[in-house]
Amino acid sequence: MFGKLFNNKSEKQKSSIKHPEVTLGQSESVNTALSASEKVQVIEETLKSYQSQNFPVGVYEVCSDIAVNTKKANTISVELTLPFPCQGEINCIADSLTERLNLRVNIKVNLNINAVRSFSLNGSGNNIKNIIAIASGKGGVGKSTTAVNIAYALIAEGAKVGILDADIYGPSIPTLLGLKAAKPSSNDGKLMLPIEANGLHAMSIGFLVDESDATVWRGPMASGAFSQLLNETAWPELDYLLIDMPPGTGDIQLTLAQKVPVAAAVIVTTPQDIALIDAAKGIAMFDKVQVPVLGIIENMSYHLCENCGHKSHIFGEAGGEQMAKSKQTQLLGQLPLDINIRQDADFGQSPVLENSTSDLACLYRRIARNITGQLFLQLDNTSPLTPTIEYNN
Ligand SMILES: Nc1ncnc2c1ncn2[C@@H]1O[C@H](COP(=O)(O)OP(=O)(O)OP(=O)(O)O)[C@@H](O)[C@H]1O
Repeated sequence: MFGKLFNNKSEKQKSSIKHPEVTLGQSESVNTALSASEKVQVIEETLKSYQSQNFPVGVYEVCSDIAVNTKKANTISVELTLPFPCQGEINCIADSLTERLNLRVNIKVNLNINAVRSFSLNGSGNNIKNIIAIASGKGGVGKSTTAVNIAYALIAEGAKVGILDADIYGPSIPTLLGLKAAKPSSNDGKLMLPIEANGLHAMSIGFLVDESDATVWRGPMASGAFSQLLNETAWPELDYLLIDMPPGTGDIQLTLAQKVPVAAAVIVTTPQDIALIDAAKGIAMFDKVQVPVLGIIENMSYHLCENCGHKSHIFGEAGGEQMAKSKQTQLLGQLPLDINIRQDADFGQSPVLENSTSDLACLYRRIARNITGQLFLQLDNTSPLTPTIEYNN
């Protein structure tokens, strides 16, 4: 069944895909007329026919394992192994199956995430599978806030995540994590342990030196400090390390994009013309160093009036969407200008931590899935859509 979908892969890659196995439990009587095997068939067909931005060829085609347990009356438990975090989206499929079959369907996603790019870092850098740069051409568009919320959203979707603050001159990650006074320790006197905040592993120059000390550093010193942070941190096993890039597209940004084995980049912008011009420069910078851009996040896209629900496009409308089209990249999502996002950021909180199923959390979680889904679809050699890619280092 995989033949037609994997026809752009080598035989070796094809054979590394495990054929899904459907393990059936005892068939029990349940409160519908369907037999257990008919229910399993409905589940299988739904997983095959479901399509979305991240599952353009269905869920079934990218599963490496499926196990269905029908032993319990009134509940079917399904376990899937998928190549990118997507529990939130799969929960929606489970809800629609629950309605259709008239009994509870739970689907648990196990992750088998690949590194899309091979690289070697010092220390425990090799524990990191994929490094994703979160960048913006212009400062103040909400890049750091978005990066932190996406990191928490990825954790809510089931991934192991770290964040590295590359803004040596103006580190904001310690504030956004509510850990301004935290200081990293070391077990071996060589590598620093990252600071952990609600399951997120973080490192920032802000944990090590006073802000006023770092602001006087010159370019090479700043990029040297960044390399040290990346290489001399005892990173635990991470599926994704997000790098909060410094704003702009100057020499420092270019050096970072070149020096760090970044798998891909994401551009954060507001819909305002001035931010979009700089976002285009950001895309051009990553093109120059052959780092694929997965897409654009439009932050502060609109404001919803709390009283009447009117949507106003304070910074202009659909600029990010048009830019994504003109640059032939994806619009990964749109986020509102929302007082809760600002307040949470100021207090080291996140809408995703407060309530992982709130409207705001769902927006961040959808963007997180889109980022990692696109990373898989565009760059993972086991994906049915990825052409063979080569990095020229
Ligand atoms: N969607 C949003 N709604 C409301 N406020 C937001 C939103 N996104 C970010 N902010 C606020 O905007 C300000 C700038 O955000 P942030 O520091 O994340 O921007 P930045 O692009 O990383 O800036 P710089 O690159 O200059 O450090 C902060 O006060 C933050 O709380």
